[in-house]
Amino acid sequence: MPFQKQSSVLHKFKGILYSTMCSEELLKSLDFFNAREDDVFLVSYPKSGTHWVAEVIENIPNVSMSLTSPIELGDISKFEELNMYRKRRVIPTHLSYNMLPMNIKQKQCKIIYIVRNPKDTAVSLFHYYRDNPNLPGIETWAGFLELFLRGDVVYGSWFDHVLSWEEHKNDKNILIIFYEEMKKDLSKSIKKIINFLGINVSDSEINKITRKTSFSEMKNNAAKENCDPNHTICALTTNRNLVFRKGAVGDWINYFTSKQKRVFDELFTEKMKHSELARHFEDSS
Ligand SMILES: Nc1ncnc2c1ncn2[C@@H]1O[C@H](COP(=O)(O)OS(=O)(=O)O)[C@@H](OP(=O)(O)O)[C@H]1O
Repeated sequence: MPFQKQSSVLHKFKGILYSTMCSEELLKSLDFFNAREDDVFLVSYPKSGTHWVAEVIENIPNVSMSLTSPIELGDISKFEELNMYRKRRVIPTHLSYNMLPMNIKQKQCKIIYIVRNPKDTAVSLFHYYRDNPNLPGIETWAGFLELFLRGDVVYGSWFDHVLSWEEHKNDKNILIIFYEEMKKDLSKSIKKIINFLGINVSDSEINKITRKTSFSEMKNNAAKENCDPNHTICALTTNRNLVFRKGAVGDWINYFTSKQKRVFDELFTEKMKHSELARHFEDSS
């Protein structure tokens, strides 16, 4: 059923586009955010696998952690809501390093930064824009790709976002996880996450988490009518059926023309010329 798209659902703050869910008032007040030393932040550029890593953490047995709603969502009263959590908080956000509240940096909170091949990220975001009534209307893939390359999409340029985090890749409180590595060997990535969080989990439990966080399992759970409100996907999004689309590496090949690939690759080479993270995408791009 076609839906009516709203016309002005995005606004700019410090040169970056945000949806109205992430108000100017909230963005201005981020530096008053009160972090706890044991908070864990799940950070990513949109469509990079936030829900996936959140689900991994949610499935760690006997762990006293609660996934919260994203810090940049909604109005400032969300901060008060976050104060109510008693357990160790796991807080998702799509903010770039520069926009992250100072308090989180000062307290050296643990941060998991998830990165995904930018071509697949662009395709995933294209679908999200097209199907999400809370984002502006998009006519064509070609038109969207131009916006993506200019950084005229929510949370700005993929390149700037990733580079802002790459500068801190050696900080001991930051773990960088790649979507493609999760696809290749999920158990290995789960072990990395668990070690980073300082939690002991047996191999058989890791196998269980691996099974429960497969794409098909997560997609089927999200499609259920009566979604458990304590479940990751319900906590993170009201549009849960839009999140699980294909869950694949290399789907970009079905969208990019050879000219679009060349333009993309040229920009990638220029922007990422000093980036070590860029090497991780050689196999998938
Ligand atoms: N378990 C699992 N396995 C593989 N892939 C998965 C999984 N869970 C989520 N996904 C895919 O991640 C994409 C959504 O990313 P995010 O969760 O970061 O989206 S959001 O920005 O928070 O809305 C989106 O990618 P696309 O399918 O390419 O659109 C999801 O399908």
